[in-house]
Amino acid sequence: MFYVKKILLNLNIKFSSIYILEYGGIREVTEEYTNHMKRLTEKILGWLSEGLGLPRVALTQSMGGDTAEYVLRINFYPPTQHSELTIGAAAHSDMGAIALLVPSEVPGLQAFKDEQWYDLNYVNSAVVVIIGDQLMRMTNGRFKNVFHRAKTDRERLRISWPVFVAPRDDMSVGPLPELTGDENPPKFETLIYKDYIDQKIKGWALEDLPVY
Ligand SMILES: O=C(O)CCC(=O)C(=O)O
Ligand SMILES: [Fe+2]
Repeated sequence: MFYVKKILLNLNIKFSSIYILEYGGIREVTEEYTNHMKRLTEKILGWLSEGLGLPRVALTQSMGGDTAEYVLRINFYPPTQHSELTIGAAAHSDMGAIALLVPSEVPGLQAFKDEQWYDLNYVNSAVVVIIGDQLMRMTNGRFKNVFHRAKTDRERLRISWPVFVAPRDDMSVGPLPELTGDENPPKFETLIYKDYIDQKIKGWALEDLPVY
């Protein structure tokens, strides 16, 4: 377990420092970017809550309100000659609740639906919204997590900037009582978020360890 976490940490540090060296000013840019993403996340969670017939603040609050964690990851995919054989980010669903991603103009992100992979087209100024495991668990499956992966490009460097929103590690997360009942029993166990992460990582075989 520790070993896996260490690999993930090292990769993030390595890629982030390349970015800092190349572009500088990372703190200001990151803070501003994350602030915008936080506002947008709360708006989107508000719309999703209303779509479920819940008060606008329901999903944000179920994630701990202002204690929810926002993590910006910078994925750095160097060009690879044999891009068809090189996986950038292996197929996975995100562990947290929701992720917002400003897509790179270098294509590569794919989503799995109806037993096949679809390329996500780049749309200038669009934001990709990825439903993660916790939003699926909280809504008792009304919103589904999405399996996705990223390919590398043959010639161009690809960088992506997802912001992940997740409950605090010690929060209990499970189907909201408002969304369950006799007709609709809970489909997921309520778990402390950290225990959920540990369980999920333990289930990964080393050979299909996601590269992120
Ligand atoms: O690079 C991308 O487009 C997706 C990255 C991703 O799925 C992730 O970091 O969880
Ligand atoms: Fe992801």
